[in-house]
Amino acid sequence: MYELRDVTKRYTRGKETVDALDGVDLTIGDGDRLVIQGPTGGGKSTLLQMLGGLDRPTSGSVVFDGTDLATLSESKLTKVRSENIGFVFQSFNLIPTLTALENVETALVPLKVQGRQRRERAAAALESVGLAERLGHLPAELSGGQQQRVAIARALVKQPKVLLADEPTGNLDESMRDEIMEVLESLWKEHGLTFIMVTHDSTIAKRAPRLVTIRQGRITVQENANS
Ligand SMILES: Nc1ncnc2c1ncn2[C@@H]1O[C@H](COP(=O)(O)OP(=O)(O)OP(=O)(O)O)[C@@H](O)[C@H]1O
Repeated sequence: MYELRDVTKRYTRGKETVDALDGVDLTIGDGDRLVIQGPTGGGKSTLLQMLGGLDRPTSGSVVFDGTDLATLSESKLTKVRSENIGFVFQSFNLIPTLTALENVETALVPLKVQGRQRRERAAAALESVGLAERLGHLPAELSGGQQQRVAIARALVKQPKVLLADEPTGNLDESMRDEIMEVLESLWKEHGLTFIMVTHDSTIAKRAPRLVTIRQGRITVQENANS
C-alpha cells in the first residue's frame, strides 16, 4: 500500500531549518494497523501529512498503491485523497451549523454521490458508529465522544482504503477514549482498512501490532507479537 523511501521534510523559517522528517523509509501493507508515537516536535504529524497527501516531502518518494504522491499534481492528489483516505483529527473539525447527518454527507460531495443515496449512506455510517438516534443533532448538542464518532463516520462513509487519525482521543476523557478506540478497532477489523494513528497515549501504543517511534525526524519500527 505505502512505500516511503528516503523521505525528508525540511522547514525553513528565516535562518533556521528543521528536518521534521530525516531520511524516513517505511513500508505499510494493506490492512496494517500502525501507531506512530514520539516526543512533541518529533515529526509525527508531518509523517501523517505525507501519508495523507496533505503535504509533499522536500525529497524522497511517498508511493501509495503505485503512485508517487510527492510528484502528483494538486488536482490528482485531491482526487486520491477524497477517494481513498479518511482523516480523523483531535479537534473533531465538524461544521457547527450542519447536523450530524449533513456533516457526514459532506464527505460524499466530492465523489458526486447525490440526493437520497447520499443521505442513506451517511445514515448507515452513523448507525455503524452507534449514532442512529442522533442524525438530526448539531455538533453542540452532542458529547465529545459522540462528535468524534460523527467525525469517524464522515471519514469512513466514502469507504476509504486508509484511515489516518491524529490523536483521535486527545480531547476525550478516559472512558470516552476507550469507547472511541473500540469503535476504531472494530471498524478496522470489519472493513479491512489500513489504519494509521498518531498518539501520545502509551496504553494505546502498547496495543498496536506495529509501533513507529519518531524522534527528530528519524523512525524506529517495533513489531508487537502479542497484539
Ligand atoms: N509549517 C511548519 N513550519 C515550520 N516548522 C514546522 C512546521 N510544521 C512543523 N514544523 C516543525 O517540524 C518539527 C516536527 O513537527 P510535527 O508537528 O510533525 O511534530 P509532532 O511530533 O507531531 O509534534 P506534537 O506531538 O507536538 O504534535 C517541529 O520541530 C516543528 O516545529
